[in-house]
Amino acid sequence: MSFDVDVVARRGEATVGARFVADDGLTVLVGASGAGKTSLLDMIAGLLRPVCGHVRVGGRTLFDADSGIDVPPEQRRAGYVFQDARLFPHRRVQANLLYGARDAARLAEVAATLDIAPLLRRWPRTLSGGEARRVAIGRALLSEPAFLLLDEPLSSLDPARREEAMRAIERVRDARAVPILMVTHDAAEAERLGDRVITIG
Ligand SMILES: Nc1ncnc2c1ncn2[C@@H]1O[C@H](COP(=O)(O)OP(=O)(O)OP(=O)(O)O)[C@@H](O)[C@H]1O
Repeated sequence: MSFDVDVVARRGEATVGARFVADDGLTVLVGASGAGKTSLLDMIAGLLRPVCGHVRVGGRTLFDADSGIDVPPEQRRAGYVFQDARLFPHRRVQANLLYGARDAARLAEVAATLDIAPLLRRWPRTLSGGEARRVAIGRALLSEPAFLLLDEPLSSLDPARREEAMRAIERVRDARAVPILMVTHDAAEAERLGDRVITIG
């Protein structure tokens, strides 16, 4: 089982949470705006502490309220791609990709998979939204994560960029190297990319 999650957290006035198990491949998470999708990714990454429950990924317990386990975020090895790409503006694309990389020798391979090889010398501010997202996914992959969390990686892209980004995610998915949890609002995207769809809220 790749993801085994059963969590609840409080966010201001709201209580958010989810319970699901998911196998390898790409699991899509859908739910209304405010349902708690980002909060759920934050709990899996270790950025938001659940009030109860557990988080297990690939058989490893990352959080368990009953036994007091709470692995710190940097030891969870999540490749988290946030809604905004959050590249370092003062580093070129290549330096962004290599930030936190565990195996720099994989740079060319990852850049080819995501079709970003021509962008390596560019500054983040010169990238389109789709290019920046692909670089953010590449940076996450080069950190050799145990799992990938993608928060709406395709939102607000025009159709051409969306198609490019979708193909890049398909290639990562089909390589089967890491389980992926991806949030989307788009039913067609969920259908095309997801091995399964989980609805929360
Ligand atoms: N820092 C915060 N303080 C208080 N409430 C918060 C905070 N962050 C989120 N919330 C609330 O928690 C709930 C879940 O938010 P979250 O961002 O996880 O939802 P979401 O499903 O990802 O939404 P969207 O699809 O709009 O991105 C919402 O009701 C939101 O208003």
